[in-house]
Amino acid sequence: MPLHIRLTVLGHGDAATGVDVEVAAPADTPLDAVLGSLAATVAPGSAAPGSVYCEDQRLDPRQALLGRPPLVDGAVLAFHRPLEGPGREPVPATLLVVSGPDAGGVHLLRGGEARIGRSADADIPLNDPDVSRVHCALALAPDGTVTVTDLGSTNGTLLNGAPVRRGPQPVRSGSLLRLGESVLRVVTAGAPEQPPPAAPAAPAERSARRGLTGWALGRLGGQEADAPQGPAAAPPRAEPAESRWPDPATLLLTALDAGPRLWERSAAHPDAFTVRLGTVQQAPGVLPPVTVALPRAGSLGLAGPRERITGVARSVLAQLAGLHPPSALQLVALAVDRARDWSWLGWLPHLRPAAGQDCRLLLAFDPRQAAARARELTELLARPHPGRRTVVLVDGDPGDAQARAALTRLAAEGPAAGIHLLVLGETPQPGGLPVGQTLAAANVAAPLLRSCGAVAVLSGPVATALRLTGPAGDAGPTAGADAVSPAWAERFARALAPVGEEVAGAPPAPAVTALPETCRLLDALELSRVTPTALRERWSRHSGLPLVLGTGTQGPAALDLAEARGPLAVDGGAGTGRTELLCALAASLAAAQEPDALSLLLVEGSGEGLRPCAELPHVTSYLGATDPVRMRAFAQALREELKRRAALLGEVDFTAARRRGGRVVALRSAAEEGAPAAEIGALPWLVVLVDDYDALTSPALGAPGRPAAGSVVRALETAAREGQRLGVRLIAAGDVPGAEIRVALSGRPPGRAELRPASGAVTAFQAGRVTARIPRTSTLRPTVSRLDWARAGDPPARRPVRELGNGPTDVALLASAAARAARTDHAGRAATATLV
Ligand SMILES: Nc1ncnc2c1ncn2[C@@H]1O[C@H](COP(=O)(O)OP(=O)(O)OP(=O)(O)O)[C@@H](O)[C@H]1O
Repeated sequence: MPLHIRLTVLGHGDAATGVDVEVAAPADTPLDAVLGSLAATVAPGSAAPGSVYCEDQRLDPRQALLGRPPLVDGAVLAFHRPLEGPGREPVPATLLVVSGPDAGGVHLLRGGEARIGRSADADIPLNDPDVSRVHCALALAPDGTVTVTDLGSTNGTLLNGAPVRRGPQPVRSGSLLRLGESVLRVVTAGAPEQPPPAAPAAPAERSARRGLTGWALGRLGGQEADAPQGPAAAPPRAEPAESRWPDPATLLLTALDAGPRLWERSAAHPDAFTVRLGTVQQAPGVLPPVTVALPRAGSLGLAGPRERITGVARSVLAQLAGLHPPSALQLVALAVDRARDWSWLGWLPHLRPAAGQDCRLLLAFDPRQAAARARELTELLARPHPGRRTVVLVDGDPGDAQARAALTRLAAEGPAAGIHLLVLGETPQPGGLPVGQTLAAANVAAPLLRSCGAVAVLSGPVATALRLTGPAGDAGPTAGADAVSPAWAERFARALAPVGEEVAGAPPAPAVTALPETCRLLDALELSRVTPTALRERWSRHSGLPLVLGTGTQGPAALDLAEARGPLAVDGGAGTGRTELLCALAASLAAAQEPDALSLLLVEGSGEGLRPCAELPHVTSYLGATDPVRMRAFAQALREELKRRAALLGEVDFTAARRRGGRVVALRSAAEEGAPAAEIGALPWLVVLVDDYDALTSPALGAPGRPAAGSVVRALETAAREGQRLGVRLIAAGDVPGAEIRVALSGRPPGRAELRPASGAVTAFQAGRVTARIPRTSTLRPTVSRLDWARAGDPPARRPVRELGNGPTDVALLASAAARAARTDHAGRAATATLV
């Protein structure tokens, strides 16, 4: 399968205007192969650059492979000169902004004095309205001691609750500094109770902000907010309540280092889906967090001026994404015309459509996308994902009446199905309103707030004070809200973009990707070049009946038909791809077992759709629905075959016997431990494929096979009922009785389907094709395209697949290779008897 990675390329000239691109290429393509296209995409007409860097590391384009570190999803490439990196030396001290309106900053102190203040000229700028332009200074002495001095600030500086005077005061590791509404924690590497910084790190100097963050600030048009730096020091040891809900700075470090806390919360975790909104300044040195448990609250609202509520929403979404794996959390954003504020979410793996949604990312920045997301969420109400919750950001009106109605329904019924809304209620004033008035104004702007079990209201003179209201909110004192900047969010989300679930200790799973628009079955089978040798190798490997149906979001969609306890039914309307899927299933089975070990019977209810598979050497009978005499003979032969099997096997279950007894020979004594094996004859698996069953049960008036269709149906019913134990399986398009596994084709695009086993999770997949003549090279050429975040919620671009009018189909290639493989395999062995 080709690999898709998203990169940001900083080209010539102004490094602040990077271009996000998507590269599709076969795995392990060297950067060299796409460098020219990358340059031309960033600046039309320009050639491949002489030197290329990934952040501060120079790359050799012939050696650096796409998809391998550092060229992973979310990486930033710079042409001609490196981006300034964090440096490699250990850092003596770190300053973490752990709470407040501009939280999340991680500043690495290397020595000398660092001035903190609201001014853009401060060494550590803090976007907090209650902080003075130049507020206080931290000094790091050569012996590692840290001191703080207040520089005449209006609101003063508190060190562990006590006012800091003008003269320098020593700061012990772990101390909390309070400036305005911001709380900062100082961590020194030398302090015995602190773990050493994990390095590499950057100095807290203005020049350091020319790195990714400086660039990110420029492109986001954000204020000169606090600049997160990293990867960096280990987080400080905190109070239990604080560490239970990590502060934004600790969260950023966790994401940058893929630390042990990353994705620590599955659905069963006691703190799953509980988010921290801010902290209460209580006793000196203690910061009790204010939290909301989404499962209890249902939905969460944020009310207040836009700048403040978007900052808190970023912090809430980052916590959810940092602590919960994509297998436990799906994120969706409905923010019409607000791509600029929320496109950073697109880097998070939690927004990839893992349940077959027809879009590139679960984002909605226009009314059409909002309508599509609302439809998908409404469908989820009826069929919730077991063990996975969905959090939906709702920012503004969706711009579509049906989407509006769907959101109202989701607010009421969603929580019971694991769907929680995060509703932004924007008030017009920049602040200064009391809690009640802020809430009233927000309710007018966002009526959905009324359905939220908890609403965090940001009020006070500069709207940094947070109060929880609503039945499920932890009623408590006014807290300082935790908000993070757009640059912080961008850095955080990029750090998670390439992370696979196994990093966090979960069972290994390939990265979740969107479903492709088409899938070549032979690629999904890893038989891109189908040769007799490759087939013989596969045949020797398999014992059951492994079926590969196509490509899912996490690799091939597959099941073992040997394990199935009833027929497999393929449902879908005309033209959805049922016949093609049956052909793919026949091909998939033929690739799994040699003809001696598996017989396929193809039965047409109407038409001749299965004919391309008749060439497979496994096919012992191909029955059209036009000749009553042949149809009756077939029904009779199938019934007799069932009887023969029952007589041969006696009490023995075919499945168990075959597992013990090799490829084609069943053993009477299979169930008896240690008993001598008794050979009872050649008995291959028998799989009957029917297209379609409904046309046989109610044949069209005047259909030539009509008089005999009933006898075929009765024989098939017997096979479905009694064949199970006898090594007989039935696969049919249509409503076959007793179906245990269902495949539902939606047909949008053709071959798009869901696998629905009787028990277990539903898997969305794109069915594999075998009868088309697809130029195989078309999937192998690397392509580079500009990423337009506003369009990320659209269905993936469907390039019409050019089908060549000549040349063999994949099923023909497979049939020819299988025939040659069987012939070679057979030298010296008796030919198999034709069963039916
Ligand atoms: N897996 C697939 N990938 C891409 N295209 C497909 C796929 N399956 C089917 N198609 C396209 O859809 C068309 C209809 O497919 P198919 O004949 O299998 O549908 P059907 O459900 O059997 O419909 P009908 O019963 O009307 O024949 C095919 O001609 C093919 O172009």
